Amino acid sequence: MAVNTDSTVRERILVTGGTGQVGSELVKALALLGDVVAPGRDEMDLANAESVRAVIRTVQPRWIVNPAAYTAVDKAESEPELAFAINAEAVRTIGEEALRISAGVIHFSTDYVFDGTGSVPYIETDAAAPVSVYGASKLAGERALAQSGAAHMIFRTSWVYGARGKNFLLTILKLARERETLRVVADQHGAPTWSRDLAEMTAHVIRQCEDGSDQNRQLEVFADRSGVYHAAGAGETTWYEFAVEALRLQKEREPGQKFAAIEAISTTQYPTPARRPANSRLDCRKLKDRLGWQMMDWHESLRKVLAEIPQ
Ligand SMILES: NC(=O)C1=CN([C@@H]2O[C@H](COP(=O)(O)OP(=O)(O)OC[C@H]3O[C@@H](n4cnc5c(N)ncnc54)[C@H](OP(=O)(O)O)[C@@H]3O)[C@@H](O)[C@H]2O)C=CC1
Ligand SMILES: Cc1cn([C@H]2C[C@H](O)[C@@H](COP(=O)(O)OP(=O)(O)O[C@H]3O[C@@H](C)C(=O)[C@@H](O)[C@H]3O)O2)c(=O)[nH]c1=O
Ligand SMILES: [Mg+2]
Repeated sequence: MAVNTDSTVRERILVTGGTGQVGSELVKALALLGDVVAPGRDEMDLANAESVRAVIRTVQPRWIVNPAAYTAVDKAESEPELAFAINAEAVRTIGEEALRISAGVIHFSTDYVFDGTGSVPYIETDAAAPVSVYGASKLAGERALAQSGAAHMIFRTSWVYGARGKNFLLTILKLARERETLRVVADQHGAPTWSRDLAEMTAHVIRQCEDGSDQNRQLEVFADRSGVYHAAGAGETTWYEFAVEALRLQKEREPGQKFAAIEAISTTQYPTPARRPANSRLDCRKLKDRLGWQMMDWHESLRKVLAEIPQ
């Protein structure tokens, strides 16, 4: 195989889960930085370690960005093996393969690694203690990646949403047109995070490592910054307040439309198979201080996201 030694050659960036909320934004945001390769589930099944290995060996990327995950929080309670295969074992394989080829890994994790006790935002070194299968599988993925020895960054985020995909905002907007009342939990505290903000943050981080460095130095810079970072929307709210604010703004956009009234309820009044943390707040100061990225306030992202949703 001919090896191109031209230093201006565009590096390959492997993005998993390109059909997902964060993945689809990453495919767009990272296209400016390199040749994005985004295999679908049919080409790279994360539940199958061999297919993950094979794709990485073929693509030989400089960066592996892994937003793919098993994200069905309630369903994971009855499918723990599959959740762990995708959220933990695949991440281990990605780490092992990245180490072999000196690729940097950017991975995403969740507020659900915490048990949600306390009422102050969690910092990266706080003890993780997941209360759901999903949270446990994501924590196992974090640990497997750290143990792999690959240069990596893990961005723990929360309550991801955007104008497309499956998320709380789109669910509420839909249900609010169909029903008279909606009941929404008001005792889980956290911050909605825009999928695009995460993608732009990722592009910023890669660009920062690439700026002015040759290829070997890039990975060194990245490796020096290896570790866990909290990356959630700025500010805080509850699911209830988020729903109320979303509908308030949507009413301004659609004055004639009737929307459901929203009733605040407690978590105990909304039984689900998986437990969810009451405190999902993530302190994002490390991201700002070490990587120079300030996440967007959720009020601002909400306005921008609503403006992108076709009426
Ligand atoms: N959504 C949220 O609220 C939050 C998400 N996170 C984390 O952020 C990251 C991005 O989440 P988000 O974008 O919302 O996730 P989505 O659920 O929107 O997307 C998940 C992606 O993973 C892919 N995927 C799932 N299983 C497999 C598999 N076996 N093989 C290949 N691909 C697979 C899906 O592909 P397909 O389209 O084929 O199903 C899809 O592209 C994840 O790591 C998640 O854990 C963290 C906090 C909050
Ligand atoms: C639709 C609906 C949800 N809820 C509650 C359930 C839950 O506590 C909360 C949010 O609902 P969701 O189904 O979006 O919750 P969930 O799927 O748990 O969202 C989580 O997804 C994973 C992937 C993460 O990593 C987390 O950060 C978080 O975003 O709102 C209501 O109270 N009323 C409603 O009508
Ligand atoms: Mg969900």
